[in-house]
Amino acid sequence: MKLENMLKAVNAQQIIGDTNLEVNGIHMDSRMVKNGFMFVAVKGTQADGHNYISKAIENGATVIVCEQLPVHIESNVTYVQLSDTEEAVGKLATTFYGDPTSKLELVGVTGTNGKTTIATLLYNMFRLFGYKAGLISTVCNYIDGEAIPTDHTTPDPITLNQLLGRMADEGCKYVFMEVSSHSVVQKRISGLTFAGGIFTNITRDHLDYHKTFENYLKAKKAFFDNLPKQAFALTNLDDKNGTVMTQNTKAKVAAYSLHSLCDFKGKVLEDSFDGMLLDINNREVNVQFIGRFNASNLLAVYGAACLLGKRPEDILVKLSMLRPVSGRFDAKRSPKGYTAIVDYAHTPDALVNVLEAIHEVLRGRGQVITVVGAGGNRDKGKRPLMAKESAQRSDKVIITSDNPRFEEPQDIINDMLAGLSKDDMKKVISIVDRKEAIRTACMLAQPQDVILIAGKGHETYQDVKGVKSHFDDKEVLEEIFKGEL
Ligand SMILES: CC(=O)N[C@H]1[C@@H](OP(=O)(O)OP(=O)(O)OC[C@H]2O[C@@H](n3ccc(=O)[nH]c3=O)[C@H](O)[C@@H]2O)O[C@H](CO)[C@@H](O)[C@@H]1O[C@H](C)C(=O)N[C@@H](C)C(=O)N[C@H](CCC(=O)O)C(=O)O
Ligand SMILES: Nc1ncnc2c1ncn2[C@@H]1O[C@H](COP(=O)(O)OP(=O)(O)OP(=O)(O)O)[C@@H](O)[C@H]1O
Ligand SMILES: N[C@H](CCC[C@H](N)C(=O)O)C(=O)O
Ligand SMILES: [Mg+2]
Repeated sequence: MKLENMLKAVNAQQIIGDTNLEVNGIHMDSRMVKNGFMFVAVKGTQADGHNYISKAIENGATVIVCEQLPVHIESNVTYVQLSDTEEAVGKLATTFYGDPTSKLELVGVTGTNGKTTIATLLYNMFRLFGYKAGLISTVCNYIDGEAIPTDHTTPDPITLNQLLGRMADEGCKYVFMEVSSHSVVQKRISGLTFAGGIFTNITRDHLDYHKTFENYLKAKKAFFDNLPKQAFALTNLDDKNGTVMTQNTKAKVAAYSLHSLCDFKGKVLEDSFDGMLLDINNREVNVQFIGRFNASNLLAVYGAACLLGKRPEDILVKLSMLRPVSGRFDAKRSPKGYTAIVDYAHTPDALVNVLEAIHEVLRGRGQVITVVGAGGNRDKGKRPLMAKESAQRSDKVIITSDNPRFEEPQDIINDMLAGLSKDDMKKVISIVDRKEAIRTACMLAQPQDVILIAGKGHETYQDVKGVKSHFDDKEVLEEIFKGEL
């Protein structure tokens, strides 16, 4: 694409060099730059992209977009100076990849918990409706049926726009994506036009990054503040910040709730370990999901599908066909007769929700054994709370490792144990080795009991000191179940 056409997307303060040249690619990482590329220098949390301008030119960059011009100007390179490169990179990338969101309907989901679930269920539902669809999520990205592995919830702006560009080229009509708070602050979504935004809930998480809850809330809210007026903003009235989220948006506001009268009102009529019977806007539907929080997620899915123009009766048929997302309340019955649930709950709030959902269905007919750890190099404040909430809602707790990353596993466990009272401690043991911890839980479990294995859900690795070794909670369980036969 011609540079002069790309530059229409941004407000350049100064341009040095030729703008009538062909740009072959765009990147914000000098190491990924190839011949004829545009390199956008962005100030990050660890490094400053401006320090890599000469590296990018060595790798073939012919256009440099920056906030400060380097001292030495190369004669065969075009320099574009502007005030905010972090904001510009998304706009330039989306222009380069053919403005994909003008060709498809993009719906973003934000909130502390439930993003992957809602985005994935919408993607599955719209494929059931017969559309080509895309998904951008923590677990995996999909261009219709094609899986593209990911290591972010919301990818960097280059990867994101490249994906959206391919989705548009391959005829996807709808794309559902998770919008993490990091991606809003880092403007990874800059330049995209959303057809709708969905808010799930907000509780503490990521305070290592945002520092205060207010900043975290502002990050989520900024997503709604910036939605266009043609879009919908679907919020959860059951969250105490639900109305705050959409109070300054230009978009059409709609709401869902399990308690208050609103556009999309639901109620749990019956529940078991096989599923729930829900009432949604006075129509009954059987779903294959467990737990009130999933009833809330399904209401968001229902609401978004209505706002995208689908008929309520058709949506309910599809809703009843949907299955849980991998590693989200993934329940399996063991040969010994207990139930083991693998779930991605990795915040205090998610643990409360998932344990209460288990108790609602178990109704005291068995014990609950929880295996849980907390990630290293992430919000330390959540650790004691995760242990406390687990202990208060379980008969036994085994505290173990999640992804220790660059921390000592035992230090993380100690941070968790610090949240427990003397009484709580009586039902808690700690085992650093996660496999051993799961084995112990299975050995302790009696028929009718429920084991919750929390924190890693779909993950297929354990990250220890920067090395990701294969580890899969579900595989460990399968191996143990085989031994029980
Ligand atoms: C803290 C954080 O979010 N960091 C993200 C951020 O990186 P950064 O600002 O630290 O980048 P940096 O290392 O300071 O480098 C600055 C610039 O110099 C460039 N550079 C750097 C080195 C070099 O040799 N050449 C070069 O050009 C970099 O490409 C970058 O453009 O921008 C990068 C590109 O978008 C992200 O990949 C990176 O994610 C890191 C790896 C990360 O772990 N992020 C997590 C916390 C995250 O984003 N999580 C959220 C939410 C998860 C959830 O759902 O709960 C997510 O959306 O995944
Ligand atoms: N609506 C909800 N309210 C509270 N907890 C939920 C809700 N939906 C799911 N959970 C819990 O949170 C866990 C994570 O769910 P999910 O992966 O859908 O969230 P997410 O927002 O995508 O998380 P992440 O920020 O890690 O990407 C689930 O395993 C479940 O325990
Ligand atoms: N996207 C979240 C997931 C945490 C999952 C948990 N298994 C961990 O590694 O801490 C994060 O990066 O904080
Ligand atoms: Mg997610």
